Amino acid sequence: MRSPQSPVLSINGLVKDVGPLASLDGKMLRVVSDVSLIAGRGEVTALLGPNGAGKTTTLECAQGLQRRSGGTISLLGEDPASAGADLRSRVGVMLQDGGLPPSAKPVPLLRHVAGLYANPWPVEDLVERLGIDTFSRTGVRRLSGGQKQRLALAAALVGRPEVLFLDEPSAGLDPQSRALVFDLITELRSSGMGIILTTHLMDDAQRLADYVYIIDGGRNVAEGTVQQLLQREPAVDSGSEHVRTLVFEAQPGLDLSAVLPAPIAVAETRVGSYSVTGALTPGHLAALAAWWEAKGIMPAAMSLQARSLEDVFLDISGKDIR
Ligand SMILES: Nc1ncnc2c1ncn2[C@@H]1O[C@H](COP(=O)(O)OP(=O)(O)OP(=O)(O)O)[C@@H](O)[C@H]1O
Repeated sequence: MRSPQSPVLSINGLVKDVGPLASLDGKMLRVVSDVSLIAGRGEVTALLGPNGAGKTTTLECAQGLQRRSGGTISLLGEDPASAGADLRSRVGVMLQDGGLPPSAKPVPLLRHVAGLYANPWPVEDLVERLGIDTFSRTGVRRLSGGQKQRLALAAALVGRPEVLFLDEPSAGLDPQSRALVFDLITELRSSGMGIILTTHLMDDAQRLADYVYIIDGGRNVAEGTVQQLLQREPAVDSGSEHVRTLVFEAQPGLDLSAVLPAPIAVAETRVGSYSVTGALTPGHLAALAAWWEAKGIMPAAMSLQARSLEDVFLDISGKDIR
C-alpha cells in the first residue's frame, strides 16, 4: 500500500460481520474480510469493485455509520466509531440516494445546513456553480435524479469539509452536469480536499482518480495509479485489445471534438493533460497529428496504452455477474 504525505483516511485490515441472519440459521455473515486503503489530502482516491464487493460497507464504516467488527480506521486522525460531532463537521458525505428531506426546497435547505457551520461555503456561490438556480423553487420530491445529485453534492460541500465521500457522483447526470461536477471535483482536489469516491463507471475513475483500490469479495485485489493499473499484463482472453487510450500533454482548453468525434472519448483530465479512449486506428492518430501540425502544437509526455481501466477491471474481477 502506498503512503501519501498527508493521509486523511487510513483503513487497515477492516472486517465487518453482519447478522445474526435467519437465512444462515442465526449465524453471522462476513461481508468485509480484509480491506486496507489510504487516501491522501489533495487527491482523488477511487474505491472500485463489482456489485456486493463491500465498497459501501467499507465507506460506511469509515464514516462511522456502521460499526466495524475488526481492523483499524483513522479518519482525520480520529477513530470514526468513537469520534463526536467535531469530526463529522469536517467530513462531507454525498450519498447516492441523496438522503435529502423530500418536502424541502433546495435553497432554504442549503441555507439551513450552512447555518450549522461556523464558516460555510456561500450558498449563492454553490447554487450558481452547480446550476441549482434553475430548480431552486422545486421541492426535493419532484427533482430529477441529476438535480438531486447536484443538490446532494452542494449539501455535502456547504460545510467546507476536509474530506469528501462521493458515492457514484455522476449517476444520473447529463453530459453538461457531469462536466460541471468533474470541474468542481478537480478544483476541490487542487484546494487540498481529500476526496474518496466509489463508482461503477470506469471512465469516471480513469478521468478523476489519482489512486485506485479495487476490492472484490470483501478484500483488496489490486491497487495503483491509473497508469500503473493500465500497465498490468492483460488476461489472455480479455477480448478487448481494440480499445486503446492515448494520453498526452499540451496547452489547456483544446477542443478535440472535431478531429476525434464520438464514440472516441476525449477528456482533459487535469489542466493541459488529455486522455483519448476508444477504438483508435492509425487514421485517428494521423488526423490528430495533422491537426497538431496545423495548429502548431507539439504534445509532450505522450503514450498509447493498449487498454482502458474497464479492461483492467474486468481482467482483475472477472466477467461473472455478482
Ligand atoms: N445487513 C446485511 N445483511 C446481509 N447482507 C449484507 C448486509 N450488509 C451488507 N450485506 C452484503 O454484503 C455485501 C457487500 O455489500 P456492499 O453494499 O458493501 O457492496 P458494494 O460493493 O457497495 O455493492 P454495490 O456495488 O452493489 O453497491 C453484499 O453481498 C451485501 O448483500
